Amino acid sequence: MPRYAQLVMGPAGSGKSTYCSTMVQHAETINRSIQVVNLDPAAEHFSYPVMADIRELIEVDDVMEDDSLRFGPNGGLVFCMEYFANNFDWLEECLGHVEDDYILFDCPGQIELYTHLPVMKQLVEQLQQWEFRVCGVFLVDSQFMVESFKFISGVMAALSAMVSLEIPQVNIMTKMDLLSNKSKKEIEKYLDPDMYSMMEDKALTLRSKKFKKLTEAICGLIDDYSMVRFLPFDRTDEEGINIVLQHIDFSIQYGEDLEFKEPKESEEDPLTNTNYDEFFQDKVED
Ligand SMILES: Nc1nc2c(ncn2[C@@H]2O[C@H](COP(=O)(O)OP(=O)(O)OP(=O)(O)O)[C@@H](O)[C@H]2O)c(=O)[nH]1
Ligand SMILES: [Mg+2]
Repeated sequence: MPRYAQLVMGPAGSGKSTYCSTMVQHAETINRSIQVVNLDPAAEHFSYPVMADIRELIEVDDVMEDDSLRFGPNGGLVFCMEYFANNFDWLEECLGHVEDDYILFDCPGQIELYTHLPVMKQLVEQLQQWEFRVCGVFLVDSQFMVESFKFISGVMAALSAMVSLEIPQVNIMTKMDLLSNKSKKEIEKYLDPDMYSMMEDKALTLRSKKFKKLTEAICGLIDDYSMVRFLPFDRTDEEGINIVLQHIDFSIQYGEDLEFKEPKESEEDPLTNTNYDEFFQDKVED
């Protein structure tokens, strides 16, 4: 039986830890169990109960204070994550082997972890070996996305994580509750973006020809592959949170096995079908 994981990623301050605690609370209200692992070695506060905390393995402050290493905060974080990648047995011990577990991994905010360092990819591969179905959840702060150019840079960050991790990914715009009504309207068009029309809107305002060409090329690429779209996330809206959770569950087929166990309504008289073992076996293998 598989286990399920969400890798909660995104730039610093995009709302990853808040997303995790919101999901834990939401799970309680719908009678489900979701647990969280903190993977940020520099985390100071989060308001969810942790199943495991990377700071028990290694902490950024200790690395920075070490005279032989002398790292700053970012180099220190990379060091910690590489140390973590060499010590996955620590994580294995913390996670145990409980079937059907559903775990959120609250990741650090340094974007280079998802774009060109191998650590997160190694983590994904390790989780898959432990029979986790992993979904990437990439968060971007909606406040930075009310203009096309900022939006494109958010899209590119999400896309590079998606391409480098090679797992299903759900992209989310966080902090929707902070937007004014005008900004909410503005942002609606970005949720299911038709990149070409957006490009036309803004084309006249661009001064540099080269910049315009580059923007056109990027928009064209993203539109052609229709790979990036965003779901809104407002932590005060239970219904919206549920929709986000459903999208993620669907991408990792959570609940599929539960549904498969339901007896099907057969047109045949059930009493004539005496080989019940074969009947249920077929359903599981479908
Ligand atoms: N109003 C509102 N505030 C939010 C929301 N999500 C996050 N915040 C606030 O944004 C700030 C950063 O949120 P965090 O959840 O710590 O962000 P993070 O991505 O975990 O940050 P790092 O771990 O430092 O990268 C906090 O002050 C949160 O209270 C939201 O949906 N609505
Ligand atoms: Mg955090």
